[in-house]
Amino acid sequence: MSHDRNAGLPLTTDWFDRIQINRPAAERRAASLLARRSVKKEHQAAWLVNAIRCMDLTTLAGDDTENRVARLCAKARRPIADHIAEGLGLTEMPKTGAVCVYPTMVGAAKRALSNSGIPVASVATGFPAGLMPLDLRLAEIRYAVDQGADEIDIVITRAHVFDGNWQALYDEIATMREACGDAHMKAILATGDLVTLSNVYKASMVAMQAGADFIKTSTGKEGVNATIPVSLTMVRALRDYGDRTGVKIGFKPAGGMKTGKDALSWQILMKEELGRDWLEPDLFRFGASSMLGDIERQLEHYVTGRYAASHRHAIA
Ligand SMILES: O=C[C@H](O)COP(=O)(O)O
Repeated sequence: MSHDRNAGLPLTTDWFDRIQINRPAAERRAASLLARRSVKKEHQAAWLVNAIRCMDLTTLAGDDTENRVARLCAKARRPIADHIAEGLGLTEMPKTGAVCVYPTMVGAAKRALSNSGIPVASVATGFPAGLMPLDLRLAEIRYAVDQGADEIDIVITRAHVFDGNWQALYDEIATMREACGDAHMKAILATGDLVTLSNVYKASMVAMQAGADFIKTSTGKEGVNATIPVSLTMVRALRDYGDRTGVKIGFKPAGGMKTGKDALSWQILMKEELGRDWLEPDLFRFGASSMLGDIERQLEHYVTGRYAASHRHAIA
């Protein structure tokens, strides 16, 4: 990631404690945003390629192995078949934004991605629930960084949000940020657990004040993962933080996004709400384990006029 880190600032609750977000209004705004702004057909392929550049290609499963991670990394280096890249007239093969894995897989990912320029992101802090003693969560961050992780995706203690204990949430995230050292930190809010959009806004603001470089919706393991209304709420918090501080924070929707259509919807949201800077991998990432397959399918269709059998795009 090229832009400056977020240094954070002291906890400032009056930036958010009177905020009320109305869910029906957020849902209406989300729907109208997507209805009005369809992407022109001739531009769709370029937007889909851009989604690949902004993707944290992810595997976070109990049956992950070093072999699976190595295969995923090969896909990150060469996300689409040569004939598709050629058919699109690309002068070079696009790469994914990062590969995202569990801490014990960071070493394997680093080896498989050597000399590729693709960063390795590791989840940490007792992902996905985060219900471990703080010293163990911090030790997990240090382990992942020591293994070579370039980016750390932390999870927050949801109970601090339910209790409105913003100081505890701030302290936890600020300590995690310190443990990350030079690794960029993404703060996963697990929005599907947070009940209200007002909580989502407040937790977003606390995470940014505590020094998160990115705010991220979900682990992929909650009952509800990335949605457009939740993303809109987080992106508004991010914009408000930028207006007050001049600092640009990244956004990562994650979990449950599977299609090229999802890839377009979220990019429309970013462009309309924040502008083109948030269509670059230093400020925008998709967290997705299975979206690349459909994107490759759509691009193949764009190039050849037909869909390949789905087994040809089996990985990711
Ligand atoms: O951060 C990434 C998510 O865990 C991926 O979720 P997904 O498997 O639903 O795409």
